[in-house]
Amino acid sequence: MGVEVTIEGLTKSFGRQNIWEDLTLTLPAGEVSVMLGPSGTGKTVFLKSLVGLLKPERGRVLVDGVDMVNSPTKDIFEARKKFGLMFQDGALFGSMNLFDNIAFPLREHTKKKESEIRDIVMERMEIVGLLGSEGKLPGEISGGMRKRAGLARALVLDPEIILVDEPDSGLDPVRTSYISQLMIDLNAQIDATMLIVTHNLEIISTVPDNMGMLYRRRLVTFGPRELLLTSADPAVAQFLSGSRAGPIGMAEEKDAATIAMETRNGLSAHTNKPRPLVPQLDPTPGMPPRMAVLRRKKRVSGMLHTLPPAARQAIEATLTPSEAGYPPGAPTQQLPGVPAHGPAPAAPAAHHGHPGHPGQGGNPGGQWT
Ligand SMILES: Nc1ncnc2c1ncn2[C@@H]1O[C@H](COP(=O)(O)OP(=O)(O)OP(=O)(O)O)[C@@H](O)[C@H]1O
Repeated sequence: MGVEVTIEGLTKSFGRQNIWEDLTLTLPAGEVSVMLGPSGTGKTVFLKSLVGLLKPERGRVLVDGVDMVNSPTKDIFEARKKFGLMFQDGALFGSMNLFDNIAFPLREHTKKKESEIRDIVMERMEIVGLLGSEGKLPGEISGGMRKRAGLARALVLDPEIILVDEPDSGLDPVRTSYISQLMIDLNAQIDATMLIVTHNLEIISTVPDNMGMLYRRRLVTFGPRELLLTSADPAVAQFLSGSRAGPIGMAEEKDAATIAMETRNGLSAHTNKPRPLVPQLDPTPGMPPRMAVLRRKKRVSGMLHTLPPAARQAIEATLTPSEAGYPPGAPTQQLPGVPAHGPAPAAPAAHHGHPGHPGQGGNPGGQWT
């Protein structure tokens, strides 16, 4: 099973440009998480920081006891072997055929015999549906095939954590559906911890167990998928409805005068309604069941009372009363400073990073939205 990844107080700048600060969240072991955010909010920088390819100035990323930010280089290098990375374009070597591209990490990092390498490569190519294309060059195949080849290469070292950067970029809606299904099937087969960066609304609504969003150099929130999918936060609601109305502008956040003018012209963020929740994808028939689903049910049922009513109801609808641990509709726990029918409470600071706790965003306002 995959390992959990605990991120504490992570802050990254390039020179005077602060990309994000104080990111605190935990990727639950073996579950699929998605990180959203408008273009340029530093999602790729975040992925690279998790694996130690970029060095944040502050904070920690803990993977099996190794801090991927502050540990000695040799420890980071060793821990990096737990990760499989799939970058946007597959990052394949143009002069190597797919077999050699996918075999590359095995030849580079292990002493396996060629016969063993062949078995592993062919098995991973089968998982991503590329059997028969071993001899093709990256330039001879479609963008979707290149992505799947990049994914196969990310899988050859049996990663416990898989980071995937925009698996849908450049793909048509049909191929995106296949990629969505592939992510779920992959999780069912290898039970790895997965983090996907995407803007794609289909992937967002059908794939992840958990979701977070980066915006204005902060983590708006991170928690069960239902928390974001039902969120009334203006930036989250705008992003998930793909609307022009709201605080997110073309190149940057809008100022108050622009929002007021848009509202006068009928472009109001109040029209951004949460999209109807659709069921999460199941593994393809014949695949093993996804153990993450069972683990997550247990985890989220323990945090239901801390969630806003809409998120809680959406989760309850997927649980039996005994799984929920109390009758549906029981009152949300009221904590100091939180209105009875308002947003559910933020995480106590002491719980930073606990996988069973929803309070893993920067959530500077101190409330779930
Ligand atoms: N090595 C680097 N040196 C300097 N600035 C960088 C570097 N890498 C990224 N940046 C800057 O960090 C910011 C965030 O980039 P990043 O690619 O992480 O955004 P993103 O959220 O993944 O965007 P998109 O959704 O468009 O892919 C950008 O302004 C980018 O120019």
